[in-house]
Amino acid sequence: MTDIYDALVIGAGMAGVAAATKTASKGWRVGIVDALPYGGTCALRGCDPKKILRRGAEVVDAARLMAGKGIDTGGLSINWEDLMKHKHGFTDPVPESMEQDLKAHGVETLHGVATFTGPTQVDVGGTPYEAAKILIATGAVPRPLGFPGHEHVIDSSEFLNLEVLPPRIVFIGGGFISFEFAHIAARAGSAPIILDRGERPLKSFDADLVELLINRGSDAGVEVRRLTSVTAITKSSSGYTLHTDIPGTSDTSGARQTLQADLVVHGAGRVAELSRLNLEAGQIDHGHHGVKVSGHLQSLTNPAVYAAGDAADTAGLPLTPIAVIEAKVAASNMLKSATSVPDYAATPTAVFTVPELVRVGMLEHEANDSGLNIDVRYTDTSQWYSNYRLGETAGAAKILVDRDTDLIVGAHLFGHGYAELANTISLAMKHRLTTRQLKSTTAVYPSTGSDLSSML
Ligand SMILES: Cc1cc2nc3c(=O)[nH]c(=O)nc-3n(C[C@H](O)[C@H](O)[C@H](O)COP(=O)(O)OP(=O)(O)OC[C@H]3O[C@@H](n4cnc5c(N)ncnc54)[C@H](O)[C@@H]3O)c2cc1C
Ligand SMILES: NC(=O)c1ccc[n+]([C@@H]2O[C@H](COP(=O)([O-])OP(=O)(O)OC[C@H]3O[C@@H](n4cnc5c(N)ncnc54)[C@H](O)[C@@H]3O)[C@@H](O)[C@H]2O)c1
Repeated sequence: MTDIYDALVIGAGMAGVAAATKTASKGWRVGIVDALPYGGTCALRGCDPKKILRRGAEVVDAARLMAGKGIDTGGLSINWEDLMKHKHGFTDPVPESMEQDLKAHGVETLHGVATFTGPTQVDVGGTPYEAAKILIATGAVPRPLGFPGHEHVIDSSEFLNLEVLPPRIVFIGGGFISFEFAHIAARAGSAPIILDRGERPLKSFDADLVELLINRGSDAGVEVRRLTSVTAITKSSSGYTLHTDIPGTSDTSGARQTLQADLVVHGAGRVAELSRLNLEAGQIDHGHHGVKVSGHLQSLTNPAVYAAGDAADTAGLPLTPIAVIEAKVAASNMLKSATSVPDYAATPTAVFTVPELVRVGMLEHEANDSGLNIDVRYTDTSQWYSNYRLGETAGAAKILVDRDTDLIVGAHLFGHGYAELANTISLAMKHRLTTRQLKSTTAVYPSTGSDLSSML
């Protein structure tokens, strides 16, 4: 007999769990299904384990900055095996505790691959289910790489489970994943190289601050090669050979180069994971960026279906807080047959390198193109007390202020602890606090927060 739900949620990551809990708390009969152990990307294969490994890198980097300043770094190193155990101490209990929590909220938990068999019908491992509303929250997977030898490339999940970190690691793509992982690997004793096909890695971040990050990373052992596309990977007796193309310019002809690696890691972008859903049977329109939805997250072609998080084609970035916001809005709209839309304003985002690179709001060129009268407040913070104290010699802030309203429209920060500053700036932007109001707020001194006033 077919089980009938008020709502069936496909995917037990941040989006799916948030939506299932919310709809069940309103008395709906809710089922949730995942093909993998519960927890999704962020908790098991992304943000959280990544930042635990990054802690090892932070400690090593912090000690090295203090070498000759009272800290003896002789013998300092990361024990990768122990750091991994520390990570597993967090990740291993997640699936069980998450599933128990869902059950405690009255959600029925299912396991297996979900496949649509009709507009409101879903099959899980041969068992048919029917639901009045279905939320697709299936996340994203690494973008397929088309070149010969792509099967030798490991993905971010595999990197976060490596038992041994080899010396020569090449990252394909100059985005979030490659930079974060390369910064960890360098402090753990490897020699990482990031290859990006474009001229400018981390394109969605401030170009000036990205250059500072690349220079700081270089001092720590992270090499970045631009305009370099991988055309093939072959296995060799001592690891892998990467064949790359470097395009010519008006002055130079193109070049082909090879480089050797013990490990090649995918950091070339992610795409919505819709491959196993059989969306055609559900009459659900979709594209490369995910399930096509209206502003209120309802499928454009099947009114019973909603989508949220990395699997949804929305204006929201593929980030955890966005997945959660979208899931809550989708759940609320399903519950009330409403059409509220997610508020993406002033979403802060950080690349967790050491130190981190942060963005809130518009880039400088976007602010200029928008026709606003922008005051660009750039500060080199490298010599500030807060950096001196750490032995750090890199840091900067670029804050874009609308001269007419005194409101911040964009903020770009590179430095230790600046992700927390971005939270304050995001709050100010969302609630329309002027820089004058922000400067009149008293911060603990000395603290990273007390730097904000001077940055403004
Ligand atoms: C290495 C890495 C680091 C990251 N770091 C950060 C960070 O620091 N900060 C940040 O904000 N974001 C970060 N992100 C992005 C963040 O993890 C995602 O935006 C977020 O996890 C998306 O959540 P979601 O619920 O949409 O999808 P997911 O968490 O991916 O959950 C989707 C679930 O659906 C399941 N599924 C898929 N298809 C099916 C099917 N047909 N049937 C059943 N189940 C299915 C999957 O098994 C998965 O468990 C990172 C991502 C990666 C890869
Ligand atoms: N701290 C965080 O919030 C965080 C961390 C990791 C991942 N994420 C999320 O996961 C998503 C995916 O991360 P990502 O780092 O894989 O992608 P990304 O979109 O950040 O960067 C991909 C990069 O790879 C380059 N590229 C693509 N194909 C290439 C090729 N064949 N050869 C060389 N370069 C190539 C692109 O030009 C781009 O610079 C991010 O967009 C982000 O939303 C977030």
